[in-house]
Amino acid sequence: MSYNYPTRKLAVYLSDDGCSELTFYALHQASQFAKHWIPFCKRHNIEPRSPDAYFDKPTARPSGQDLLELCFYVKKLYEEMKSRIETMAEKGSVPPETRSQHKGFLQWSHHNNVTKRNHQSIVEIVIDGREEDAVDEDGDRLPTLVYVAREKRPQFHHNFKAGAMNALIRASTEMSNGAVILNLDCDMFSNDPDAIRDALCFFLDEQSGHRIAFVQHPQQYFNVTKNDLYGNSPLQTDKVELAGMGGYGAALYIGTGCFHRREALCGNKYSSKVDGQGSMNWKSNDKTANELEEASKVLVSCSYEEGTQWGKEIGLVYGCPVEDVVTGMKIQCNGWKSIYYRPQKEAAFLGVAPNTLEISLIQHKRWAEGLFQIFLSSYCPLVYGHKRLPLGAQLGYCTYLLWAATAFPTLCYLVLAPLCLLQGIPLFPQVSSPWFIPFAYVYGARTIYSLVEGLMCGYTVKGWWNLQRVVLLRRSSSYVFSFVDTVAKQLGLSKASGFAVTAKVVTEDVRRRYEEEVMEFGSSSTTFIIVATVAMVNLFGLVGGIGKWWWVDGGMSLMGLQFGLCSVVVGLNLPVYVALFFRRDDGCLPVDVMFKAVGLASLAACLMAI
Ligand SMILES: O=c1ccn([C@@H]2O[C@H](COP(=O)(O)OP(=O)(O)O[C@H]3O[C@H](CO)[C@@H](O)[C@H](O)[C@H]3O)[C@@H](O)[C@H]2O)c(=O)[nH]1
Ligand SMILES: [Mn+2]
Repeated sequence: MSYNYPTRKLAVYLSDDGCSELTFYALHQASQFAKHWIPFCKRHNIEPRSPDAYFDKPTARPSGQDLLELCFYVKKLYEEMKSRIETMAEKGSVPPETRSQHKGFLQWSHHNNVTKRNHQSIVEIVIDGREEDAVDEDGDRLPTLVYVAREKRPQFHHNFKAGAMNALIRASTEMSNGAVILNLDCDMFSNDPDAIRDALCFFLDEQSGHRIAFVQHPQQYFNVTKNDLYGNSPLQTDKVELAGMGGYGAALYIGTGCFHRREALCGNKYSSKVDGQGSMNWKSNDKTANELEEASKVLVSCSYEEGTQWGKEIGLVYGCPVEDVVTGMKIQCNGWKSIYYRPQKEAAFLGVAPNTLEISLIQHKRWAEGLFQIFLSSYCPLVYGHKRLPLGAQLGYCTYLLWAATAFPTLCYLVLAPLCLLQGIPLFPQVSSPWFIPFAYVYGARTIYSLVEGLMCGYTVKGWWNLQRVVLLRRSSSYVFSFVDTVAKQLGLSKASGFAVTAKVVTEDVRRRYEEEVMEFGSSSTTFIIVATVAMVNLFGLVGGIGKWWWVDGGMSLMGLQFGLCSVVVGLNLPVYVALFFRRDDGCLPVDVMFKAVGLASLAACLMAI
């Protein structure tokens, strides 16, 4: 709401898929606080414009006595608001005297019987920017602010985030119909008040602006630690790969931090005849707030989409857990171009990165599954994108869509190599053979290239090493599940899996370990049993292999590459061994995982011996 942008041309829509009156309460509170916060920010160039992020910054103290006092005053207001919201959340419901503050609370009254999965459409204009009294402390106009909870009924599929986005697109078309839509996830904040203006430069460019469908910023996080233990922020992906895709005019749409041209998002094909700038006008609306709310409620109802092209040709595409990537590609195949924009100055948007291994692996399972699903569907870039996307962009898409397919080759290296080492079966040429050279070259060159690239992009050596580990863990667990689930679904053996929401709240203990970069396990899930078993197989392979071959003439040379490979895997897995055998905190691997892993690894070794 406090962007450096004319507020009369700004409308903010909040989608609440949880349909909670507590969220509505928080939004209503925020709309009151905005009257103090927006003028404070704009007058004194306060950044970032998220009050929470700003007051959290230890350096966030403006200079000058007057300003300092004002800052403390605003901070006090903010903290009071925060504590009111927290108290309300603890209570679990909004008391009658508070409900009378806004007519919107009536939506949650008893006779409506609102539950998370079963409720009517709710659209409440919290601030109507056209109203005389919608002004801040300074008397400047406030942007429009709207709460939307689309209708949910058990008999209708809600299509997760894509469904929520499409409902928002329709509601906003009715109300403000802005030509450009910025879409942000609930776990993000805006870090640069000029981001809107910057993005508009692309859309309004006289030469090529008319062809731009969206401007995508990279996903950046405010809670990434120095060595990025879970590889959440892969700098070379952001700085090299995604930028490369952008070079083809085919930047990936990654769901958040993205400015869309409404027209392109609504399924229109690019046509050079249409003057792209003409549609950049704000909708002037003579309907009353009440009329707008009622009209929008119909648009966000369950049955509205029946028999329409929504989710197919219009809006975000349904049926895929990575609705974003497939939607972006579809838009590009409609003739539009997209921009990947990673400003040098600072991240425009910051989000919350997963801070436990499990959350991160679940997120990757969803991604790899959704991406692989696209590859196997009619949207496969090599088919759907044929003649519509440059070949480089098609292949670029495939490197992501095929994440899941890397699972089995990786598992072969991770399991077969150490087991064969233990049995004395050489898999690669021996060190003294000339055939050793190509193998060693590919491995060595790839490793050095990736390290140098990582360092050039700003990784620490440890950060790069951590990324190698996480990639290994993802490929040997998340991606295996993704692969199996996707194939099972294609064969009709299982139902479509949905959108597993990324957990956002963790305990204080877990947060501390995350900040100290200590790997968090703490559960006996199948994922961790696989992770621990793979680690144990490699430990057995390495120790057993050395025990067996050290003494034999030429043994080490015969198995040279396997030894090398096994040592690297053992090295990467050090945190897993520590969590298995040495740690006693809540984040360690539980004893039953240890027994299962040791048991399974021994079993594999015995089977191999037979
Ligand atoms: O039924 C749902 C499920 C999710 N969401 C929203 O979707 C967003 C992303 O969900 P989150 O759980 O934070 O998932 P992430 O793994 O962080 O999401 C990444 O990956 C998704 C695709 O898998 C993209 O849509 C996201 O933009 C991208 O940040 C959040 O704002 C949610 O509120 C809904 O509105 N309704
Ligand atoms: Mn998220």
